[in-house]
Amino acid sequence: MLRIAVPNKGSLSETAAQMLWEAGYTGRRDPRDLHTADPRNGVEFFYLRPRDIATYVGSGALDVGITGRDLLLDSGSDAAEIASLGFGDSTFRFAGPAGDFTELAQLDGVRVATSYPGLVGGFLAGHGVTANLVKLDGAVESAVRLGVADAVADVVSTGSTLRQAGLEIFGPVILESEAVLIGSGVERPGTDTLVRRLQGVLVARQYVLLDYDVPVEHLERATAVAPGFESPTVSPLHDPEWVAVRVMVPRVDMNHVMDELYSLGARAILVSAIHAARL
Ligand SMILES: Nc1ncnc2c1ncn2[C@@H]1O[C@H](COP(=O)(O)OP(=O)(O)OP(=O)(O)O)[C@@H](O)[C@H]1O
Ligand SMILES: O=P(O)(O)OC[C@H]1O[C@H](OP(=O)(O)OP(=O)(O)O)[C@H](O)[C@@H]1O
Ligand SMILES: [Mg+2]
Repeated sequence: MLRIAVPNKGSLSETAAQMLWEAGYTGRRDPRDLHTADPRNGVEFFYLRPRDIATYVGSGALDVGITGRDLLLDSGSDAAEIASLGFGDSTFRFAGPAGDFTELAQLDGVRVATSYPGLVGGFLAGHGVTANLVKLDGAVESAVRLGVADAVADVVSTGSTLRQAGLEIFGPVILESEAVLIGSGVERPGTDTLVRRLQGVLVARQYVLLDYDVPVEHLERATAVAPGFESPTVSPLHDPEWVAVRVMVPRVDMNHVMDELYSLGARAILVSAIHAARL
């Protein structure tokens, strides 16, 4: 059985569980369960702290896992990214009291609070800066106000936590992070199926199916507007001057594409949701 690590708590846990469920796996029923088997799909789930998942996978104790790219890099584990999962996006940034810092070099000899010392230490070393890292478990934005650090390095999503603490972002982006599927490097049977299923969920979330009828003379221009994944499906209609076209379109572009197709002469433009996919 493929042994899969899943976040038990925190920002990534709910979406990770939802994605696995949409991919056809049976997850835990009780949110306090630490382990559950899904023999029908040949997998076992282990519910762990997202920060620890790279350690379990990197050591080979578990085969694959879902965690954040920032947590993977911070861990220094041998685990590697297999696929990105399209959620849990965040940016890792330096911040300090408004006006105090403008560039990275100013962190030399300064106290920087973070919960990600591996990630931040590696980044600073790569840029030739020697700061004194203050390791905290969370809520690092309070460290400056409370006097234990001069600056912080932390996850930024909306930026509202920083603003509330009177801090401003400065310096280069440390990392663009998102939820990722990681593996130990040794590919285990069943990993391919898991990856394809998760990618199917992403496609179903990110794309819609678009059907429309268009006069043959405008077909080339219409398929240029929405070229689809590989090539649009074109079917004859009873009227030989018209054809029916089916194509996948990114959900975010859907209305824009419908407007353009309509103005090209396409009619009966219909959008339907994709419930599952294997591409
Ligand atoms: N506000 C946020 N928005 C998006 N992603 C976030 C946010 N906070 C943390 N993450 C991502 O979630 C992962 C950290 O999850 P984790 O569960 O360890 O921390 P958490 O969500 O802060 O939970 P807690 O601090 O309660 O333990 C990282 O990959 C991080 O980039
Ligand atoms: O940019 P924002 O949208 O404000 O989000 C970023 C904040 O969210 C996370 O904190 P969390 O609530 O997980 O608390 P923690 O710092 O104790 O982990 C993260 O550590 C930042 O503090
Ligand atoms: Mg947190």
